[in-house]
Amino acid sequence: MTTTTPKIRLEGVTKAFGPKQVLCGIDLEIAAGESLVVIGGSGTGKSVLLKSILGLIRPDKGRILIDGVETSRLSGSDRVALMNRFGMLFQGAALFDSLPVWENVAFGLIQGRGVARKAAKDIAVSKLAQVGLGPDVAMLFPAELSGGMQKRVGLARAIAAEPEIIFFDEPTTGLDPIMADVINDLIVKCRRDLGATTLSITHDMASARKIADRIAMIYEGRIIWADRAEKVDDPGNPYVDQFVHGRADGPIQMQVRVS
Ligand SMILES: Nc1ncnc2c1ncn2[C@@H]1O[C@H](COP(=O)(O)OP(=O)(O)OP(=O)(O)O)[C@@H](O)[C@H]1O
Repeated sequence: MTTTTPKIRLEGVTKAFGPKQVLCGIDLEIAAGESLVVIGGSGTGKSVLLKSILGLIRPDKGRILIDGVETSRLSGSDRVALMNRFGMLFQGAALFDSLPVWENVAFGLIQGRGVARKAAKDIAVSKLAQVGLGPDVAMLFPAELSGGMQKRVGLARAIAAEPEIIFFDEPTTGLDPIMADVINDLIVKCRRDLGATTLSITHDMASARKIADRIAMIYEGRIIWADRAEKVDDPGNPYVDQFVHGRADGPIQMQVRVS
């Protein structure tokens, strides 16, 4: 029997902030080339999970393995080398306002990899083309772009260094449904072109259905369900069923404080 090492594997990852236990033992595997989407309600720990894998948060317990190598305690140049293998599309695109679009896309190439500015600009323009933005956009500043265009620029930046692993943090938040679908299509296309492994977090079910091979749901600090994306509409789990269909009634009780 052959066993394949998962690209990303989390074993019993826990994280608390003071008395608040956010992650209570996360076990998760993402195969090489797979697109996994983690869904879950607000404040359930999706961002903390993502930041833990990125090394921005140090888990209290557990292991995070990339290609079978434990990474959660890396620091210094080892951490930087690991980060260079990642691409990231942040919620809200997180562009530098003072830099033109091309320099935003090329930032990691110039600063992180020492690519010469001229070569980096050429790469940036070609990555912008991949996300449907012409060379004229390269010289604009982020403030001159619509939210959808900013997301495209963020996506171009995420793929600029052709990373093996890409993280998408709420990639469609704040976009109208049509632009959200355009971004979803681009995510699928870019991932296929690169053959990258991707982990996305979202509460947008349309996005999850479109970009996921597999969907996992986080609830009360644990992965309570994970299966192929097409199973999500008939998950056989009342928590997932309630979340996916957006029902107020069900086992998930929202804490609504009225003051
Ligand atoms: N640095 C921190 N210090 C203290 N508490 C934190 C910190 N980061 C996150 N938390 C807490 O951890 C919990 C989970 O937060 P997280 O941002 O991961 O939720 P989320 O599932 O991504 O939510 P949303 O979908 O609303 O973005 C929240 O209660 C939050 O207040």
